[in-house]
This record gives sequence, structure tokens and C-alpha cells, in this order.
Amino acid sequence: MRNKPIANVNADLLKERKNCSFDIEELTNLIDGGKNQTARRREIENMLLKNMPFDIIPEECLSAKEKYENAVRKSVALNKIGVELVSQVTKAKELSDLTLTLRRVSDAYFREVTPFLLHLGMFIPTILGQCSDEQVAHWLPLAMQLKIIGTYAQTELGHGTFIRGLETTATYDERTEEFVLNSPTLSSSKWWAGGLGKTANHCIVVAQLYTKGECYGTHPFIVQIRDMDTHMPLKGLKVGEIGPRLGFQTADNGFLVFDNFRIPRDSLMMKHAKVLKDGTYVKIARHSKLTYGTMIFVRVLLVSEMAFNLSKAVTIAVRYSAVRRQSELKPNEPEPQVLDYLTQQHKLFISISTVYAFQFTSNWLMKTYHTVQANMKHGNTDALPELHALSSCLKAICTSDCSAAIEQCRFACGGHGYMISSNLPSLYAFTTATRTYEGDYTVLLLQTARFLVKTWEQVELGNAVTPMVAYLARHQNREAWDESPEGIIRAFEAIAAGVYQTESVRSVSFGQSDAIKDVMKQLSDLYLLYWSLERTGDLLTTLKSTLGSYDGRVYERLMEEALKSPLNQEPVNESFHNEPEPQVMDFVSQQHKLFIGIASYYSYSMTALWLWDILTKVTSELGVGKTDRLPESHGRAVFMSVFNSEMEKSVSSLSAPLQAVLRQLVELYLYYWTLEKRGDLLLVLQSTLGSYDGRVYERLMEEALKNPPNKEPVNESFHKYLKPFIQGKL
Ligand SMILES: CCCCCCCC/C=C\CCCCCCCCCCCCCC(=O)SCCNC(=O)CCNC(=O)[C@H](O)C(C)(C)COP(=O)(O)OP(=O)(O)OC[C@H]1O[C@@H](n2cnc3c(N)ncnc32)[C@H](O)[C@@H]1OP(=O)(O)O
Ligand SMILES: Cc1cc2nc3c(=O)[nH]c(=O)nc-3n(C[C@H](O)[C@H](O)[C@H](O)COP(=O)(O)OP(=O)(O)OC[C@H]3O[C@@H](n4cnc5c(N)ncnc54)[C@H](O)[C@@H]3O)c2cc1C
Repeated sequence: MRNKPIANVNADLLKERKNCSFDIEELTNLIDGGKNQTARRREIENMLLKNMPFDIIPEECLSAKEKYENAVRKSVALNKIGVELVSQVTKAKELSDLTLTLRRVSDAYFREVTPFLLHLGMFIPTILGQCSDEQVAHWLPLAMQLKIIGTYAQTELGHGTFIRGLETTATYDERTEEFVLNSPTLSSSKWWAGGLGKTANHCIVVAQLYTKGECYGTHPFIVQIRDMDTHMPLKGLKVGEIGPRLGFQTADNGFLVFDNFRIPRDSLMMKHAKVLKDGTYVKIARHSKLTYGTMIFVRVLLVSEMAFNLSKAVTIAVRYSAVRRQSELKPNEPEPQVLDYLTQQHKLFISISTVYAFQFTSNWLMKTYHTVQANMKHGNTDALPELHALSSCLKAICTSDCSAAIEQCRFACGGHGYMISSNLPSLYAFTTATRTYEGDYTVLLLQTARFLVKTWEQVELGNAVTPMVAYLARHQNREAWDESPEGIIRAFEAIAAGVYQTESVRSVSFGQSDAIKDVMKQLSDLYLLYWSLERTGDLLTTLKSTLGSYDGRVYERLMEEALKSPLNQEPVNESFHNEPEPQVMDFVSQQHKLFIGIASYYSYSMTALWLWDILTKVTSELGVGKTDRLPESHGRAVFMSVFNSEMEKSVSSLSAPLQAVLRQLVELYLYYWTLEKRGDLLLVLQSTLGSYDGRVYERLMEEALKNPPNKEPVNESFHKYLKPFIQGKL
């Protein structure tokens, strides 16, 4: 049954809906995965609508503590219904449909993230992916019925990306048949795990496993961290909330420090490796990276998460654009709906097509994931490297594009889009975090590049490669796309676009009407066209050659290029002496992110001074109302030329080294903006990360300890909601 029509709908919205060229219900069925799934979703929605407590005071008006307590209250009510529904299903497919529906409907109740996100998103999947059959039989029912509440603590203050660099140790003591957990340094403190700060009583801890004096690398352990009755942290642990953050405000992300904390031997999750009673280490896995499995799973999930979040943002922005009227096009005629402006459509329509691109690609990726998992059950791990490469680059691209597109949706709603009540700021805060967590954007793209370079080598040797990367063999002409990691990644993006096109065509080829097919085709074309225009520069081949330059300065250019090589910047490379761990500052990709910020700061300062001087003159000459917004390119050109000339004027009295640095900044700024369209600027530091003394980890911990939730060991919502819920008394 369709949802009932709602009375008092805005006339403009009704008019737009009447103009729709296809049956909306048909598209709804397509998105839900069929008529039955739509009906089931609506059944669950209606049930939740009847039974779930809504907010009386808007979440954003509460204090941080109240927000958390309110989130626990609502989560417990949702979990109660969820657990009941989950207990009624028997088939795996029904369970995955149900979880998806619950996840999506649950967003109606939370502006922020539930403190149970990590329990559902990582704790349960890690039990499934990392425990032996016996361990699954023990832990899974407890976790599914929420008798225990878990999280996933891998990241530390000092390391997130480089998992092999984690410092937490789990040392096996064969006399007592226990592991002893320790945090040997401040930087080894576990940091970030969602739900750890106040909610969880169990935690998956990733630590370096030592037995018989040898280190076997990082392994996952399942660890109880709080007393099941009093919720007090267990002896030997320091645990708390890490402090306010951009989003995830109700997810009580936490820290955890171990001091000779003992756990039983079978706390080691033993699907891929075990330690026998006498301390013998036994490797079971056929692939060394199987312990990273949960991350792959969540990366795959995130593609669909991004489709969902962007669909919400663009629905908000399109509806509002139909309702909002602004400006006068023709005298004495009504102001147009902002949706009618082509520039507005430009902001919105690409987001609509992106939602579909993400959703179709996500459906395909999830299927691929399950196929690879099924093969791995039979011992075949051949497809794992490609799955890792695919999930890495698709996660990186879609999380990055999604948060940028949500910002466009916010811009499209003008001032009102800035209101928390519009939900656009919260959607942005949630999605921008996904670019970082579960693998940083750059780092994951580099992982994909690594796979592609290896594949390229196979192609060069004439060896067979998988169908997904067979295009490398077809493109033997290297000029079509360069071999740099970026070039390779762009080629890979083309493959993602290809997946979208084939999947969207495949999914709409049966049953669906011509009207839906037309719309889906238009959306698919729009997505492909948009990205080919966005990347025009990349698609055009320029010569880029020391040998073929117009002026024929072949030898000079060869020498100039050779001198630019980083290897020539120092007479003796430090690897001659030793091999130090790099600071992230050493990565060129990191410098790329930071240095333009410095250059922009100077550009803005210089331009601001200049602008101030001419402000009065300009306004008196042009008159208020005639200062139409200048096109972006003109604005950038002004920044560039003013920066260049003003900087030149002001540096002449400075010392030579400082002049040289400032001139480099001008050059960087000009160069960067010929390549890029935007950059970031941090004007006021006020930052734990950017302090002059570099005491980053100390300051993060100091700030976390000041955090009000850490002033009480157990939050009152434990007694009020969590404990009665866990004990089945609610
Ligand atoms: C119960 C009923 C209740 C009902 C209620 C219902 C309500 C519903 C509500 C909600 C539902 C849930 C919704 C879920 C949404 C999901 C949200 C989840 C939230 C998550 C929050 C964030 C959590 C985290 O961030 S956890 C921490 C994540 N950390 C990272 O991702 C770290 C990133 N770093 C890495 O991955 C790696 O370290 C690395 C890959 C960068 C480098 O690793 P390395 O140094 O060990 O490797 P190398 O670079 O040396 O490479 C060696 C070799 O290995 C290959 N490799 C690397 N990784 C993998 C891999 N994963 N798999 C396979 N192979 C891999 C690499 O390619 C190299 O191969 P070569 O052949 O080239 O040698
Ligand atoms: C909201 C949120 C929730 C989170 N929840 C959890 C959780 O529940 N559990 C958990 O364990 N973790 C969690 N995390 C941590 C998250 O997984 C890490 O922050 C993430 O993996 C990035 O690692 P990092 O912080 O060490 O970044 P860094 O690696 O320090 O990145 C800093 C910069 O260095 C660059 N860089 C690093 N290495 C390289 C390289 N090799 N080459 C080029 N550039 C490089 C990066 O691109 C980036 O620009 C969460 C994080 C956030 C923001």
C-alpha cells in the first residue's frame, strides 16, 4: 500500500510532482529492491512511528551531556524493537534487508550518531569475520541480543593509518594462560572508538601479539572493559570520552589505556591465528591481511551509506528549491522558484545522478564482496587484492564526493541551509568524517594505485589480468593516460563510471517502464558527462615533454627536470645511514594539502589590505546594488594579481631568505590556483594539533580529560536505560 497523501502540501511542490514523467512508486520499488521490500519497509516504518519516542526539545538545543543521554534513551528504544524483529527472521537475505531498513528508518530519530553505531557496524561484523566457529557461537548471540555492548578500538593517539605501527602490546603469559595488555607510551593510548567513552562494556582491541619473546604483528582481541553490573571501568584500565568533535557528538568516541590488564587466552579472536596453551603461535590464514577484513566490509558498506546520506541532502535541497522563490526576472511577474535557475539545477542535478551512481555501484560492490567471501570460505583468496583495491578507491571517491555534494546542497539552500534544523550541517559533519575514518582518502587511493601498478607490470609481461582491469591491456598507448598514481586512479574512476553505466542499465532493463528507463539513462549520462567535463584537463593529452617543447631547449629542459628530482635535493640520501619512519609532513600528498593553506593566508591578507583601500572608492563609484557577484574566475584573478604585486611591494625591505620564502608562496599560490579550484584557510589556530611546541598527543589527552563526561565514572543513563535494557527489564 502506498503512503497516504498528506494534506496542505505547498502548491509549488504539488505542481512539480504532477510534472513528473514517470510513476514515482515504480522508482521507489526499484530503489527498495522490489515491491515486497517497499511494503516491508513501510510496515517497519509505521511500527516505529507508533512506538519510538521522538524528541520534545530539538537535539541541537541540548547540552553535550543531555544529547548523549537522549541518544541512549532513543537507541535503547530502537534496539528493543530491532532485537525483537531480528529474532523473527530466519534467512540471511531477510536479515540483511531488515538491518538495512532499520538503519535507514533509524535516521528519523537521530540528528547525530547513535552510541551503538560501532556495536552494529564493526563489533558484530568483527565477531563474524575474526572469531573461530566456537567463539562465534559464544559471542554472536550475546552481541545480537545486545546482552553485551561492544566497540572497535584499533586507532591509537600515535597511529591510525599505519596499522603495523600500533604500539599496544598483548603478551602471552603461559603460566596463567592469559594475555597481558599494556599501553607502553602515551601515543599507544587507544583513541576514537565510537561508544567506548561511556557506553560499551566490551571492546575489540587490536594489539601487537607477543609470545615466547617474539612479536607476530597486530591481532584482534575481544576484551571486557566495564563491570556488567556497576558499569565501572575494570581495574588496570583508564577509559574516557575524547572530547567535542565536528560531528559524531553523541557517539561517545573514547580513549582506553592498559596497565598490565590480564585477559584469558581465548580473548584472541582465533579464526585466522591462534596461540596454544603452551604459547605456540599457529597461523591459520592463507592471506596475511585477513585480519583487516572488517575494514574492507565497512568500506563496502560506506558506499551505500554515502548514497543514502546524499539522497537525503539532495531531497531536502530540491524540495526547498521548489518552494523557495527569489529575485525578479520579469517586472510584475511572480518571483521564480529558485529551482528554475539553470545555475541552481547545476548545483542539484549532479547530486541526484551521483546518488544513483553510488547506489548502483554499491549494489554491485556488495555482491562482489559476498562472492569473494564465499570463495575465501573454500580457501581461495585470489580475488582479495582486487577487492581491497576496489573497496579502497570506491570508498575514497564516494565519501569525498558525497561530502562535497552535500555542501553544494547546503549552498543551494542559501542562508536557511546553514540552520541546524535544515539537517544539512549534520549530514555534512557525518559524511565528511567518512573521508577520514575507515582509511584516509589519500592513503586508500594510494593502496589502489599500488594494485594498479602491480597489474600494469603483469600487463607489460603479457600475463592475464582480471576482467575489471583488462582495460589496462587495451590501453597500451600510454599517452591516453599517464602512469602516475593520479593518472592511474583517474583511469580507474572511468571503470567505476563504467560499472555504474552497466549496472544501471542492467537493473532497469526488466519490468521497469520506458519512463523510468529514460530518467535513469539521463541520470547516468549526466554523471558521466559531468565528470568528463570536470576532468577535461586530465582527458586532454598535452605534450608534457622535455624533448618536444616549442622552443627546442631540449638539453636545458632535460637538465632542469633532472635537478628537480627529490633525490637530487640532498648530496647523500638518509637511507645510506638508516631508514627512519617518515613524518606525515614528508609525504608530498600531505604537503600538497598544507602548503597552499599557508600561501592562501598571505594572499588573503595582502588582498584584504588592498581591498580595504579601494573599498570606499568602489562602492561610491558603482553604487550599492550594482555590485553583482563577480564570476569566480575573475575573483581568483584579482587575488592572484593583487597578491603578486602587493607582496612584491612589501617584501623589498626584508632579508633575502625571507623574501625568497614569501616569493615561493606567491608562486605556489598562483600555480596551485591554475590547477585547483579551491583551498582551505585556517586563520585562527586554537588547535590541539597545531600548537607551536608540537605536544600534540599530550594536548589531545589533556583536553579529553577536561571533558565533562569524564567527571563522572558512570553516566546516569546506564542505570536509567542501559542496565534495565541489558537485563531485559525495560
Ligand atoms: C542487533 C539488532 C539491532 C537493531 C538496530 C538496528 C539499527 C541500525 C543502525 C545501524 C546499522 C549499522 C550501519 C553501519 C554503518 C557503518 C558505519 C561504521 C562506523 C565506523 C566508524 C569508524 C571506524 C574506524 O575508523 S576503525 C579504524 C579503521 N582504520 C583504517 O582503516 C586504517 C587504514 N589503514 C589500512 O587499512 C592499512 O594499514 C593500510 C592498507 C593503509 C596499510 O597496511 P600495511 O602497512 O599493513 O600494508 P602495506 O601498505 O604494506 O601493504 C601490504 C600488502 O597488503 C595489501 N593490503 C593492505 N590492506 C589489505 C586488506 N585490507 N586486504 C587485503 N590486502 C591488503 C596491500 O595491497 C599490499 O599488497 P601487495 O601485494 O602490494 O604487497
Ligand atoms: C569520526 C571518527 C570516528 C572514528 N572511529 C573509530 C573507531 O571507532 N575505531 C577506530 O579504531 N578508529 C576510529 N577512527 C579513527 C580513524 O580510523 C583514523 O582517524 C583514520 O584511519 C585516519 O588515520 P589517522 O588519524 O592516523 O590519520 P593520519 O594517517 O595521521 O593522516 C594524517 C595525514 O597524513 C597523510 N598520510 C598518512 N600516511 C600516509 C602515506 N602513507 N602516504 C601519504 N599520505 C599519508 C594522510 O593522507 C593525512 O593527510 C575514527 C575517526 C573519526 C574521525
